[in-house]
Amino acid sequence: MLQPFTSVVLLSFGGPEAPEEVMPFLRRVTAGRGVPDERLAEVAEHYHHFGGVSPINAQNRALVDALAHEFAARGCPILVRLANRNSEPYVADVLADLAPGPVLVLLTSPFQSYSSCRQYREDLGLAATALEAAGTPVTLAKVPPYADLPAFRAAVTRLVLTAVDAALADHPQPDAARLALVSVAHSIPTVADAAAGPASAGGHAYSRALNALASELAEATARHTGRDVAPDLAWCSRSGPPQVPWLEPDILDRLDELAAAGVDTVVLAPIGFVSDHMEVAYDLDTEAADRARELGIRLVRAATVGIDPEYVAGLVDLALARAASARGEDAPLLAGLPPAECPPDCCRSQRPARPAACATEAGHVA
Ligand SMILES: CC1=C(CCC(=O)O)c2cc3nc(cc4[nH]c(cc5[nH]c(cc1n2)c(C)c5CCC(=O)O)c(CCC(=O)O)c4C)C(CCC(=O)O)=C3C
Ligand SMILES: [Fe+2]
Repeated sequence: MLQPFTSVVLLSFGGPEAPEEVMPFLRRVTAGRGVPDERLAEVAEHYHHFGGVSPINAQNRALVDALAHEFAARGCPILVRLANRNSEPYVADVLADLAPGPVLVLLTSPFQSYSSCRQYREDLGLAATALEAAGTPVTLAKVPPYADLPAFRAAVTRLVLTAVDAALADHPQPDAARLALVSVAHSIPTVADAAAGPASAGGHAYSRALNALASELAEATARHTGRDVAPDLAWCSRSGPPQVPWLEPDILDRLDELAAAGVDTVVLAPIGFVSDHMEVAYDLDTEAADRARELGIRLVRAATVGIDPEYVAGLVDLALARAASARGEDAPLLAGLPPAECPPDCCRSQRPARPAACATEAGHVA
């Protein structure tokens, strides 16, 4: 059962679903962020390439339905709603509907960093503060970062091995294939990675978790194929001014290097993305696919976890465990994960600190 929670919110980034929504969405995402106009125009083109529609919202609506079904199938039906930071339904409106809660929040990123965790908590904090001021406070809790959730890792691994099988089956001489497995995640500024996770843990929680998963996938692929498969992690979707260092190598540069080293078959594992976003549709399936074609590389992208049943069941287990811990009961599943509430120094950004929800002490909002 999900007691004490009265609803579950899937909190995501949001995206445009019509051409006229593209620029307002991009302005909202980058407000006060110094992203150059040329970069905005370039990113707008990625969206217009797909009729102004990002796949992200439809994917999240499908996940909301899948979660609601799974909760009901476990005998604990509960209201599950989508909320977004940067497009409708906006998080402030959704929380206003669900107040006083308590509301259990599930972020659509399993990884710790400012952009993938704290920024979401800040937007929750802003909404909660406004509701408090209006005399209709809401109580919030969230599930912990879930990169180490066994069901997530198992689902990712299975989808990668499926792609590996497909790539080799497509090779004219599978035994002669020069195969590489490249895991890919969204790049972030190196200073943001240095500040990722609790400061007491030394930072770099983002790149560490992604490197660990990439290594595990390389091992699984080696076992599955009987080949040597090196751990390999590249990054995509870099933005911001060129003089600011971001995590590297970029996936396009990595493909160049692999081609030069004689690799002819690449499986891309989009491990930084839990569903198909514009980054996956454009940066990987369009740009990286074009580059691979130019280089004569056979490229197969593994599916994102999306609404994979094992993954959905894992998220439901995680929510049930979080509810048990909120009731003061044992929740063994949480033992292998970071705390659900973040310390005040978690994922600090260089921007002025904003109060963030789901924090342990100072900075506590709800
Ligand atoms: C780590 C990370 C995730 C993964 C975690 C998560 O899933 O949240 C993520 C997700 C997403 N990022 C997205 C879109 C954008 N991100 C931008 C900009 C940035 N992202 C950053 C990082 C991340 N971003 C950073 C450090 C910036 C620059 C500074 C800033 O502005 O904070 C910009 C501005 C233009 C540009 O500079 O590219 C856009 C349009 C979409 C929606 C896609 C769709 O519509 O399908 C999604 C899911
Ligand atoms: Fe982003």
